[in-house]
Amino acid sequence: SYSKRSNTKLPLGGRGWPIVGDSIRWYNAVASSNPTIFVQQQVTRYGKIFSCNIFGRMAVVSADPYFNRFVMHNEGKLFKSSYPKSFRDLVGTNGVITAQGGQHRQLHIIASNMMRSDALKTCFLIDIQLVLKQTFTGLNHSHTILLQDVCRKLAINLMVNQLLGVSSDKEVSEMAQLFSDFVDGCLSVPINLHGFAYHTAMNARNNIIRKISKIISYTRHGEGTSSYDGGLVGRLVVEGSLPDEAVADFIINLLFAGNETTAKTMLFAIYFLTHSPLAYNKLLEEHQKIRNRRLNLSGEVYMLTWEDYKSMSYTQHVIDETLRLGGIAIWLMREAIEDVEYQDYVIPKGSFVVPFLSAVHQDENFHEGATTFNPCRWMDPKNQDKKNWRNSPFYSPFGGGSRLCPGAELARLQIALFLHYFVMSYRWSQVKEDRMSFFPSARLVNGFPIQLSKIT
Ligand code: HEM
Repeated sequence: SYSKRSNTKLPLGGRGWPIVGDSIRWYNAVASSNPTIFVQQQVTRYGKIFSCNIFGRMAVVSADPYFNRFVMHNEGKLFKSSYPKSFRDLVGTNGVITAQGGQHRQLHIIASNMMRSDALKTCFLIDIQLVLKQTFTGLNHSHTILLQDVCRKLAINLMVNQLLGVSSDKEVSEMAQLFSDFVDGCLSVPINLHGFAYHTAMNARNNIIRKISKIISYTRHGEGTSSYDGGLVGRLVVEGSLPDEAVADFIINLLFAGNETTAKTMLFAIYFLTHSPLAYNKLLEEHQKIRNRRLNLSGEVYMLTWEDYKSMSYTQHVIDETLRLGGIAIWLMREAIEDVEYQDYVIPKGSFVVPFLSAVHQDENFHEGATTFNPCRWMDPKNQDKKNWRNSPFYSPFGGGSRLCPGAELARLQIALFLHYFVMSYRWSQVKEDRMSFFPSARLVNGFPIQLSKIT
């Protein structure tokens, strides 16, 4: 092993195989349906905080809720977020994800303000529904569809609409293609040569920046046209919270952080519901009630209100349970800024530190019947403290501390509205077996082929 606790106090761990270390075992675990397996094995052997060797780096991985919280809450002091250079080049160095220190704090506050709940009520609630309705209208329900692709397209359309305020069809599909190329590149091998996804993504990045500059200049010169209302970019410019040259990176960061996460949570929610008729029926019942009430008040073509959203309590449990079990951000990536002492460990400066959130979410000691999809657990009085995803050490799908996801409330709103319109519009049946994988990002390996039938 790496160390004996009495000598260096490094968390215990194995070196893995020569040269590649534990990278292959790590890869096999994240590519499997159960990425926590590798972690659980190491935990049994070495304890909840253990060391290993991944990607050629000394890593400290943690399935310990308190250590995870310690790492998240000491962001910028003892730890900093750590991404490969290729990724930083792609998402930009002036965005909230890669920024550090004072610059990070400023960007994080702007992002949080942009997505506060009063903004959700006034700016996002109706727009999200318009995009949902439009995307569903285009669905072909005579053939099998891949729900994974639908959710992805939906999430991209939502982003184009909300970040850029673009509304003309041509413009939306052009931007959607650029966004899609960009997101693919973020999850690919970083080879910047023609024909590789990373290269295509770099080009997409440059084109997105050009578009954003155009929107900035429209907004600046008061040339709002029918095809732009400026979206978040417009609001940033009007409020003057950021210099123009920082707006593009800011937006591209939101795009990366918010796209796959939301799309995959929507997809996984439907996946889990498909396999859990009990939960599906309860969810359906909640949405039927809301819809009936809305129909009585507003007639056939209705829009859900903030009160409707606030009444979706079971839906919120479904979202929490989906995030617990299908955790999209399964781990965080940090680096120790200095030698860090924690209990009787010392984590050497420069170590890669990985709070493995989903290992905690799937730990039987904290979540009874941890492998079962059971939204009702969130109603249990003894789980009330865990429901607090901003602070609970046992349930933190949106991270915590100064990098707590600023888009969490927006994501929850989007997912809840998606579930409403999906379950109220369609019945579906799964056409082919499928399973989760978490590499290169969370997904269902067969794309979740389903047959839809419209509810009339
Ligand atoms: C279900 C959907 C989502 C999940 C599970 C999720 C999860 C997370 C997590 C775990 C972090 C912390 C990363 C870290 O500490 O290293 C994070 C950060 C972030 N998220 Fe989300 N997110 C979601 C949706 C969104 C959406 C819709 C947006 C915006 C449109 C967004 C924007 C961000 C940004 C900008 C950060 C970086 C914050 C910072 O570093 O200060 N996220 N998200």
